[in-house]
Amino acid sequence: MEQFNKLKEHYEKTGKNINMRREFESGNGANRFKEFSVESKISDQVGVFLLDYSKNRINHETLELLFELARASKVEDMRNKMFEGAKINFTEDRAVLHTALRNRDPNAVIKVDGENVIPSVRAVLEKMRSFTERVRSGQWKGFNGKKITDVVNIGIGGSDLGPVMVTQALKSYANDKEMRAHFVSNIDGTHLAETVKCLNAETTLFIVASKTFTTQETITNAQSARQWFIDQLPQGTDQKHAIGQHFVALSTNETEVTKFGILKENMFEFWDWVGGRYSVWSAIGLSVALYIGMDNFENLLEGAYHMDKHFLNTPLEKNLPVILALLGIWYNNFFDCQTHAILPYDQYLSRFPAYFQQGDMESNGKSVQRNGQRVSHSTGPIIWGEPGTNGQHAFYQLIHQGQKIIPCDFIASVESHNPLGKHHQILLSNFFAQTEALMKGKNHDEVAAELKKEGLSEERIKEILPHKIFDGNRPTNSIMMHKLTPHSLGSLIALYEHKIFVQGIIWNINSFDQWGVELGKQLAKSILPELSNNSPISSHDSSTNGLINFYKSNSKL
Ligand SMILES: O=P(O)(O)OC[C@H]1O[C@H](O)[C@H](O)[C@@H](O)[C@@H]1O
Repeated sequence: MEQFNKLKEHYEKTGKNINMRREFESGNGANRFKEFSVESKISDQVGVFLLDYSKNRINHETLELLFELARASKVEDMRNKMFEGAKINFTEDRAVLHTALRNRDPNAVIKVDGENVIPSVRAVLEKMRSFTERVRSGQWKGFNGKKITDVVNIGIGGSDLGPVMVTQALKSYANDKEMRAHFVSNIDGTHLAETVKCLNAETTLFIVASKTFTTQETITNAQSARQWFIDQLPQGTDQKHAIGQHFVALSTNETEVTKFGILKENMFEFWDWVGGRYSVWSAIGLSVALYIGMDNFENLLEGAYHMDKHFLNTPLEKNLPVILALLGIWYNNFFDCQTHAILPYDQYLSRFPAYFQQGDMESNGKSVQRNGQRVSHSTGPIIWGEPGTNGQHAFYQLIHQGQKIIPCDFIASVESHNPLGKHHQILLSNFFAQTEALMKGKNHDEVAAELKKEGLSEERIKEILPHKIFDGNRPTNSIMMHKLTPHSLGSLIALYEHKIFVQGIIWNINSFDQWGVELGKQLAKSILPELSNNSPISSHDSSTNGLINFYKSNSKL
């Protein structure tokens, strides 16, 4: 594409030589923050989001060319198509309508195959509300009349990561004395065994969350959970009735749900146009609603809705997801950066990077263009991260002085739910200091002066000086919001979802399928029966045979 070539030229001529510190110290440096930041009021309830992207290796020309690229890639057109319900996930012949799940417009009409999906979306939300209220108030009772105090969500991938991340993020809106949320995802029996260890069957509700209801891990975990539950029942208990009180399902597959033994009325429905990694807004959010209440869950939806409106209605130059996407492309495709770190300075957001590992890597980890040809450019980055300040004491060394450029997003709130004396100011001082340090670095002369001041000998200075130099010029975005609330979290998640969308459009890939997870699943299915006895096998390559035969000859099969 012509715009890619223009950017390449700009990168070679100017871009790769941009030094941020020089830019900040130049005549126009004082304006740099103003020119390269956006303060956007998302809504009254969400408040303002500040995106400071001035600590990036960009100038005005870079941005102009990047916005040109977005326009030429028809980002706006594709965005509108997604919101309208066009089947942009063409490899699965599906619409992509997680935005319909959180649409709060009372008059909204969004059609898939000629049918307005909004009434069914709202009916499920109503069902979730009524169920949530009954469970939380104690009106819904366990098999022997006790109130539910623990919910266990059994799911994996998109049917796990969203609820895990959001319940963690909004913990301050929950009351753990009344209701606790647990999550079982791994097929490793340890996950279920360790979770149920301290649970009481009388007061535990299991939520089996699976879009397809055929996922091996989830169905096996759910079967074992049901067995555990049955084993706890006092003799003479009506099992069917007890299971009805303690097992509900979140799925698109009614046939499989009822086959499992969950009553139809205990199934919360969603639809094939909700991608797994975008499903926290659907019935998949039931564990969230049970934990923090339906009002808070709907506030999360509303927050996302307001970010959707921002994405839809704001010119590209001020559009937060678009800006984040374009900066990502700048590093991914021109600086050849392989990874991108998400670093929330907020303990509540500790699972946010893991959540967007699936959100981003399952969406944009693709090598084939929409027209079926292989891509010739790099696509989705490796996403990783941990909350600050923990990361600072672990992997920031490499971000500061390693040989790789790692673009980072720093995320923080002005106000903390738990200010505890000076904790929040200390946290924020680190948040501010890190991006400054990464941008500025510390040059030869600065290190030399420091060491001299410490009174070190010339010889010692010579020896250690090179190790203490920071090159700087390491790119970061800073995202600040007022406080982490259901509203602002909803907006923050939607911000990243739309960033991923924009990048996928520019890379011309389908961000909404996930064929890459299938091959491993297929092979595991064919290996499973081979593990049932200890006779050696030879049906695979020598490595796989060797591994399987090692297991067989050493296990008690
Ligand atoms: O919700 P389920 O149908 O059980 O799917 C759970 C997960 O499994 C699959 O392997 C996909 O890669 C994920 O996108 C999905 O979220």
